[in-house]
Amino acid sequence: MKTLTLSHVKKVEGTVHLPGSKSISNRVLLLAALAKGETRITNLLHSEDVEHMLNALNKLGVSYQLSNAKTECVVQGLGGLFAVTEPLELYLGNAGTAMRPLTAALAASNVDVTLTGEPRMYERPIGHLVDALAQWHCDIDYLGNKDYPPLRICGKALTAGAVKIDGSVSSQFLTAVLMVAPLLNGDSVIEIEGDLVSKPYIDITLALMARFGVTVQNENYQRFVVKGSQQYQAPGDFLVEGDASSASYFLAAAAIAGGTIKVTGIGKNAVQGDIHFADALEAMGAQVDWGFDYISVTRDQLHGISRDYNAIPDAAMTIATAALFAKGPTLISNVYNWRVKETDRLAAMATELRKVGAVVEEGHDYIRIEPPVQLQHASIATYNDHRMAMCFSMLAFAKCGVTIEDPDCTRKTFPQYFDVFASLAVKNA
Ligand SMILES: O=C(O)C1=C[C@@H](OP(=O)(O)O)[C@@H](O)[C@H](O)C1
Ligand SMILES: C=C(OP(=O)(O)O)C(=O)O
Repeated sequence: MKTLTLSHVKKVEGTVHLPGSKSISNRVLLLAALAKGETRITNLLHSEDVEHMLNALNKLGVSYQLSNAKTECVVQGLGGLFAVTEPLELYLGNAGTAMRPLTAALAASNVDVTLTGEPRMYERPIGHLVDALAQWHCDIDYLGNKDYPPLRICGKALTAGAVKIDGSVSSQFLTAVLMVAPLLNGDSVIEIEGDLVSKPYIDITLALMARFGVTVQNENYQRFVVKGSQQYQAPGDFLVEGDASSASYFLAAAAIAGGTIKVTGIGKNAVQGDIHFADALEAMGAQVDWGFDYISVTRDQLHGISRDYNAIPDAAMTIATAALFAKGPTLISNVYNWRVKETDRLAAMATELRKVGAVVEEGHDYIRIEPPVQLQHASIATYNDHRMAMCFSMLAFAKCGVTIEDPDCTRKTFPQYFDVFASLAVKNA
């Protein structure tokens, strides 16, 4: 297995032009495919998750043209749902942002499609979404275990109307239902059961739907009213914001090591909830500066804090390794759904943090981290989880350095991560 050893970096400095947001890239591609007209996308993320969406759209008959190292894409919209006569298999890897929204869109389309993915995708639940679509009379079969992919979808015109959806495990299920609802032949009222997790991702969904001309009535994230028989309208040019989750590693790097790092492509008005990672870093003691198109962080003494991170589950993982450099304990709470992402992230994080000497308490939905007096070198398992690899790169700021196993797993959202990370180290500091 390939490994990457990072030796001690004393200081970082520089500006990172962030690659496009994964969440926005995959949403805009799907909406552009369904819309009437041409969408010209810039700063599209070029990574494995986006490749899965692009390949799926290609097989579904959507025509698009990629350029500029696949960061620009001109999509010719279908002006409605998909229609393909022969049966198809679409392989979606471990991309939740492809699997969930495509499931809903295909259930309402004239297609016979099997959705497959990596083994881990078959352990990530999708039952809440299928149960919601069943209330619109979809035809979806589980080909493996009940409530999990792979799925066979015999798409057809769905019967719009009232639908209840469990929001307690993933917001992606609600995102999927919201995105297809306007294209059904009738109005829908979507009601949330259980506490809705990862709420800011619903804001991204609603903001993008609005860019494509569709507004949704959001009643306090409990009830959503969507008019049916609508058509998405291509917005023309569309610039993808920088990826706020990817920004977290660079902002944390500045907070931990000496120096200042500025990330560009996101700023105070960004639509992604993960920009609020910077608020958490500030609460830990870092100095944060916000502009319209940048966030910059400068080091200061960090101290541990206790917070509910339900709204920013992805960026919260970065807090777990920043905690190793803070004074006192850090508590990351209300993150049960870490357990159903690329790996069981609560278990994986606890195991690997202990390897470097931290005292860790792992609960059902929380993790508490006490930094050791002295960090120790370890070979960090990454569980085919891009964020495990990127989070543990922070150990480069400890004297002992760190070894990252399978560093290429960052390809899911950030193939060039370790090159960008290396470019920020100040030589001879
Ligand atoms: O909608 C999205 O783009 C995402 C929603 C979040 O998932 P959950 O809603 O399952 O927490 C997040 O973890 C994922 O990386 C991207
Ligand atoms: C949970 C993640 O991915 P997905 O979109 O596959 O859910 C993630 O990127 O951290």
